[in-house]
Amino acid sequence: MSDKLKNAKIIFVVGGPGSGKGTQCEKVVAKYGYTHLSSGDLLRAEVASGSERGKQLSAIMQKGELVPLDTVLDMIKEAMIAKADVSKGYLIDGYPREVKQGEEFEKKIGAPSLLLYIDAKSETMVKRLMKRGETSGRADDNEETIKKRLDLYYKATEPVIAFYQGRGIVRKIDSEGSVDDVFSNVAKAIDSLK
Ligand SMILES: Nc1ccn([C@@H]2O[C@H](COP(=O)(O)OP(=O)(O)OP(=O)(O)O)[C@@H](O)[C@H]2O)c(=O)n1
Ligand SMILES: Nc1nc2c(ncn2[C@@H]2O[C@H](COP(=O)(O)OP(=O)(O)O)[C@@H](O)[C@H]2O)c(=O)[nH]1
Ligand SMILES: [Mg+2]
Repeated sequence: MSDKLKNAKIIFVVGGPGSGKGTQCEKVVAKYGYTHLSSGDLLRAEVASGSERGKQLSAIMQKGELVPLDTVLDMIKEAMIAKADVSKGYLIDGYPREVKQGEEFEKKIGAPSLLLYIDAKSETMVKRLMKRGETSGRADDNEETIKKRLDLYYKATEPVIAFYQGRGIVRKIDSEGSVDDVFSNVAKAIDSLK
């Protein structure tokens, strides 16, 4: 089955909560026709389905903790295979969250050719998330859970960036500016792939 993904172009999009990963991914889809898979969105879809598994996930996400690695990875892989015949490449948004997630992804799917590191200050991320929380309806866009998500990001996810820096595939994108300014740097990073 995973043969279908053997030559897939894979881009990891990593950054703190509220750094702007989802916003930039949408723009990449519009310009490059890549397939955008947000691990958080996949999990929220499972929660919305009302399944037993969704109920367990919901409790973990509300606390800002990480759901079991295999759950997310299986969902991502399934979604990738579903698009394999039409996809020009994949943006894997919000994954890996910890080094182990990256290692398992590579074992089961393949290696990324680029890691886009979307970087914003923690004050900026908190501000954006509080604003998003006014309309997102997300159970985790509240002050208490935002703090936990940020802590976990610095503790578990930043080491992911260091891990891939060692391979020379990290492009750090300053995400403090306007959406369009940030995107012009994202586009440069993607163009450098070809
Ligand atoms: N690989 C992943 C991705 C997400 N989650 C869970 O899903 C929640 C929401 O994920 P996501 O939407 O990616 O959240 P953030 O990056 O925190 O926020 P954003 O949408 O702002 O990127 C996380 O807090 C976590 O509980 C997880 O456990 N493992
Ligand atoms: N000013 C500014 N706001 C942004 C930028 N990118 C995202 N936002 C806002 O920040 C919030 C979080 O963005 P989102 O893409 O959901 O971030 P994610 O959590 O990393 O997926 C959203 O409400 C966006 O409108 C940016 O480059 N500049
Ligand atoms: Mg997002």
